[in-house]
Formats: sequence, C-alpha cells, structure tokens
Amino acid sequence: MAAAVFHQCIGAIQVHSCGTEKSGNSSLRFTSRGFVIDCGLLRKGTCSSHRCKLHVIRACTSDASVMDPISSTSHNAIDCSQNTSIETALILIRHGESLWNEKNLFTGCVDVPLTKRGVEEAVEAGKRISNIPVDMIFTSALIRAQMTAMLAMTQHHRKKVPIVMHDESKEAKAWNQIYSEETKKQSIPVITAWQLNERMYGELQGLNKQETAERYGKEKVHEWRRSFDIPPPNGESLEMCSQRAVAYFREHIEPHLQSGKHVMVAAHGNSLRSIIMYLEKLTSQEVISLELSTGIPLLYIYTEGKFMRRGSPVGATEAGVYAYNRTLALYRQELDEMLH
Ligand SMILES: O=C(O)[C@@H](CO)OP(=O)(O)O
Repeated sequence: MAAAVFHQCIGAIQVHSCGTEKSGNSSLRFTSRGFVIDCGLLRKGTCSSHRCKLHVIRACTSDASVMDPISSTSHNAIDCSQNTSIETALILIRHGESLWNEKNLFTGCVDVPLTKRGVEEAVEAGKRISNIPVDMIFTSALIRAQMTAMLAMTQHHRKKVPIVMHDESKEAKAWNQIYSEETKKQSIPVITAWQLNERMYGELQGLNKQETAERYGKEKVHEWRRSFDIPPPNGESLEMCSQRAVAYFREHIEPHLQSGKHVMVAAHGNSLRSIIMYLEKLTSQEVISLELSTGIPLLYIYTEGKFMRRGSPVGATEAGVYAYNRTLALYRQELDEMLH
C-alpha cells in the first residue's frame, strides 16, 4: 500500500490524495507546502492515473524545535503516535586540498594547511550540506580538517557558530566557558581528536610520491599506500589507523548519533576510509579500492543501530536531499519557514 510506504518514510502523516495503491520506490519531495509524494504516479502535480490534484502531505503535528547543540537535550524525538525511532544525519568530509596534496608529497600526520583550491572545496562542500542539520562537529587534530569544517560551516543556513572545545587541561576547560544559555544554543561544539588524524606515514612523510615510486618501485609504493595491513617504514598501516579511528568513532561519535544528535566529521583520506569500512562492513579487500575525493561530503542516516548511505548531496537546492527521513524533512521545513 502506498500509505504504508509513506509511513515508513516519514512517520505519521495525513495523506490528501486519491489513496492510490502502488508500492515500490515512492519518495518524498519537499515543497514549501509540505511533502509531495512521488509514488511514480504523480507527474507535475497531478496523479496521472486518478487526476487527483493534491498529493501534498504534511508531517504529523510537531513543534520539532531544532537542536540545542551544546546542552545534551535532543529534540529529535518527534511526538508522533507512530514510528518514534530516532534518525540522525552523519556527514563525513575529507579535508580540501592541502599544500602537500598539491605538491604530491606524503603528508600523514604533518600539519599542513589548505591551498586556495582547498579553501574553495571546503566552501563548496559547505553549500552542499547547508540545509542538513549539524549539532556537533568532530575533526582531527590537524589544521586542514579543522579549516575544512570551519569553512564549510560558513555556508550553513542555520548560522550557528562552531566553537572549538578545549578540555586539554582544567584551566583550558575553565577558560573557554560560555555563560549565556542563549549563546550556547547558537553554537555548535567542535571536538578535535588525534584519533581521527591521517594515518602516520612514517619515513615517507615529506617525500614526493612520484619520486618514491621511481626509487622503490611502483608496486612497493602501492603496497605501502593501499594495502590493508602492510605499514610504510615506521608508519601506520591502514589497519593500525582504523583501529584507533574506529574505536574513537564507536566510543565518542556513535553515542551522540544514538542520542539524537546530527554529527559532522571532518577528517582524512585514510581515517575516513577506516570509518567507512566500519559503517559499510567492507572487507579488507574491499577497502583498499575505496578512494575519497577531497572536499566531497558524504551523508549517512543513522537509525536503529544501522547506517544508511545517502551518497553526496549534490547541491543546496537539490530537491529530495532533505526528505530522506522525517527529521531532516521537518528540519528543512523549519529552515524554510525561518528564512522566508
Ligand atoms: O599523503 C597522505 O597523507 C595521504 C593522503 O593524502 O596519501 P595517500 O592517498 O597515499 O594515503
């Protein structure tokens, strides 16, 4: 039944439609008036089978106030009598191009900033996710990931202020306290963690990739770069990197998703490959052919302990990006109402 499919998509809704029964790949498109059901029968506002004009549905009544990022209250549990499971967004972004990417040098844990192009990539990434809610940001301890996260957030429609949390000492913690609840609500905590750093490339750090291949042979260098368990000289293998990155993700990031927070993670090629390996249950064979572009955000929806990949939002105005689940759709509705 079509209605059942809709219920799966966004929870309890009122359907003003012809009640056509058609199962399959129905999807929801957001408009300023509500959610347009695209059940495959709807074309340009009329149902091709039944000439039913209004295929507009609204989510169940909910004040769905969005995010209080710093306090731990979650507002995602929407008061619908049906489907109350929490769905949250996880955005992963590899940093934009760095000065050593540009020079084709092994970078690893060397703390190199973005190029001008990297800055532009980060801004572009921000546009793509500008309508996706973000309650918390995790970045590595490296400036290229932090720059990417901050630049991306300059594009976000919510205009909340990302604030780097400093809890490395008692003093640091005390000295960056915020004393206004209202200001806290307009902030997004940014947590930095070395565990999300790029894999440590050992004695390859600072060497040119092309010259290293000429010196040690292409196969050897490919093995260092893309095997799962063979480390470069005195560096970390992908397996070693994945042990710390995935442990951090499971202990420190996943609980926030579970509690209803929308999370963005800005990190690196290999720490993100490790996390994606975990999210998508890739084998060590599969992960070695996974490549991530700089500055392209990837969206996952977390619900009931599962991660569902939604690809990369293709643009801030792309219809459909926001209707992946009812929480995102309601968030989008609030944004629209706020902006117009
Ligand atoms: O140099 C590095 O730190 C990484 C990412 O740029 O390189 P690779 O893609 O070879 O793992």
